[in-house]
Amino acid sequence: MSLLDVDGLVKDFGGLRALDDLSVSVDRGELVGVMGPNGAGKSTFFNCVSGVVAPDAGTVRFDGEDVTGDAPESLAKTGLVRTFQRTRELETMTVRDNVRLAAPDQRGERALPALLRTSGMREEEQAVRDRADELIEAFELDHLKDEYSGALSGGQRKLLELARVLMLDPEVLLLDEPFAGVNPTLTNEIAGRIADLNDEGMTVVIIEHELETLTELVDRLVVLEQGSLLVEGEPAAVLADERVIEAYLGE
Ligand SMILES: Nc1ncnc2c1ncn2[C@@H]1O[C@H](COP(=O)(O)OP(=O)(O)OP(=O)(O)O)[C@@H](O)[C@H]1O
Repeated sequence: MSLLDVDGLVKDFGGLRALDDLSVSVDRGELVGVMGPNGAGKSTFFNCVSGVVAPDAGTVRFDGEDVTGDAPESLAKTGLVRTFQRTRELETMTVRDNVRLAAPDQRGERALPALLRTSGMREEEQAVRDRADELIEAFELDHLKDEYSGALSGGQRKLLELARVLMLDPEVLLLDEPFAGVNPTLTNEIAGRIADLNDEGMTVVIIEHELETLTELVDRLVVLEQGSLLVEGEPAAVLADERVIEAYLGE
């Protein structure tokens, strides 16, 4: 059984069908790339899978459970986590606080005055701080940890976004254009981090326009066109496929 199973998704925006009977499955441990011309439905696919918009028809199954239309926060708690094309950190907060704040806070305990917190709560808070520091170091953001996030470059923001979503301990990570606006050096670094996460067992699905990096990174490519699956398979074969070449030429 696939870890993520999307079946017959349909999404209409007014008279426009953004997803048209789209079915895609992702196995546990896979690293999958999603490509397709502008407007093919890639973001809408992520939005429907991650609960940002509800599909008009079709189902999303995660680890065997029907999670169609579940809210993003509830999906994140079960291990399905996504990033957005535009990163969502708070610009007037430091890098370190942004990473710490991304941790799930199920009991709302941070609202309690320090004196009322139990030792268990304080231990949890320490664990969050330790994990945040670990991720900041792993993503080589250590020298920037006290900077306001608004001062970071596009690539550094993408690294910060990755560190933030990893605080949620995802089982499946959906990455929306992780290399957009990122210089070649940081692109390689981010690609390396994604490969490491996948080597450690995380299932990763990436939407990306930067096809050179994408095809080197992934095990399988899924190509969308006009809201439907056009072709999927091993990267080199997909890129050589006449239907894919035609879809991109017609863009
Ligand atoms: N909220 C919305 N309201 C109206 N139309 C929308 C909305 N979101 C997406 N669309 C339309 O649905 C179609 C698919 O859009 P989507 O953003 O999913 O494509 P995409 O493959 O991600 O494109 P791009 O590569 O340009 O980001 C497009 O025609 C788009 O204009």
